[in-house]
Amino acid sequence: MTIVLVVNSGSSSLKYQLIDMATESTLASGLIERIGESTGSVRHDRADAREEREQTVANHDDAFAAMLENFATFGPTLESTPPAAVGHRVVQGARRFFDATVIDDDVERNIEELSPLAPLHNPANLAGIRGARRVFPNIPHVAVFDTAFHTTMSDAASTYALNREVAEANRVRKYGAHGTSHKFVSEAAAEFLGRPYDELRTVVLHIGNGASACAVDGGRSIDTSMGMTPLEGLVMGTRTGDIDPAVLFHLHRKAGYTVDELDDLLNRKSGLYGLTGTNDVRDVTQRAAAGDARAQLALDVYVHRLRHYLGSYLVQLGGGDAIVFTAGVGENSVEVRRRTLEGLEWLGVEIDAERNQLPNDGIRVISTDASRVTVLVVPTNEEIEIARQTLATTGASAAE
Ligand SMILES: Nc1ncnc2c1ncn2[C@@H]1O[C@H](COP(=O)(O)OP(=O)(O)O)[C@@H](O)[C@H]1O
Ligand SMILES: CC(=O)OP(=O)(O)O
Ligand SMILES: [Mg+2]
Repeated sequence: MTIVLVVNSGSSSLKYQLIDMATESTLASGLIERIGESTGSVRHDRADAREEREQTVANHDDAFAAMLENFATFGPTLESTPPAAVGHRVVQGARRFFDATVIDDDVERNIEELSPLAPLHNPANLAGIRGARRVFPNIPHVAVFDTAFHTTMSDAASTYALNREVAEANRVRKYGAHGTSHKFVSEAAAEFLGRPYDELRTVVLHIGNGASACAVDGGRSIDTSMGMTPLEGLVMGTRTGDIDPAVLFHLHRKAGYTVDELDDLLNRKSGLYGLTGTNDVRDVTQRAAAGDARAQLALDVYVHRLRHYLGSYLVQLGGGDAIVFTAGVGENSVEVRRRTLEGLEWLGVEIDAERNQLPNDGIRVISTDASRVTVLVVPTNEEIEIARQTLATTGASAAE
């Protein structure tokens, strides 16, 4: 049995999975949320039981300790099912890491060095890497980069029309994120449809708390909505997505905001949260249905931006074979999917109202049989993809 432990540290969460690679079955998984806030939550799942508790988790080091405690207390213990390798999600690899990479001190330093290009994510990823390397010093640790899938983007797609010298001196360009998910779901969609991956033109809408769109042309990312950092693009739970950069000058000059305050405002106090007071699409949808005008506007803005990118990417791809919805919102929100694709029959996109209501228990088609473009919901599983790449990178076999 070859076991891989996957650590996915987000900006305010830590997700983990212990996976038996022979069958790709999850032996245990967990989620530690609201890190750094006054009340956090800790969850640990095994096949037959769920443990859940409220617990204040001050930082990612404490979150990592909570994960170890969960394994020790609720099992399976990491002594009884020792991992052969640990796979780490790292958001920013820039133009330094094109593939999953075995972590040594030098790689760790490089990930740290790239932190300014993903300030909410790379430091959290590093805390997980350091914690895990301390606990498991004798097994390989592999970094799987969100940006790797997007390194196929052309210069036309990834260059900002910013002064060239300034951009080059500061490594300013579009790197994208969520690539592990975009790859996993676009590949799964091709397989499900029985079509060769290298022929399919797909627009993926990964809509979770963080959200991004991606145009996948024959298995290659040709454009994506996140930019130098995961702030650009779609409207997110707490992030603005696209905004006129002059808004920042204005807020600084007229209202005295400092750079750090602007960073906090755009990354943590905006998006759905900034528009309505909650970052959760379930709450926003309920409030909108009950007549709350702010929630209605927030959903309008949210969907407007999704359609903006969908249209753009269908043009970049020269037409689309498939549109894939994934992540928390994409997999669960019947309304966001319906509204995103409303009135697109002229484009060959025809959603089936009943199929759109099917429960989220696996990959499914939600377009009509007559729809020229096939619309699918594909549950993402970044952890499985990270585990696969981790194993491939270490050269170990799944059944050892
Ligand atoms: N049933 C649902 N209907 C609508 N939105 C949902 C539902 N369940 C979860 N979500 C949304 O999914 C989000 C979390 O998505 P997820 O992909 O787990 O995000 P992340 O990985 O960025 O933390 C929640 O904030 C919520 O907005
Ligand atoms: C890159 C990013 O935004 O990740 P997440 O959706 O996990 O916050
Ligand atoms: Mg996510």
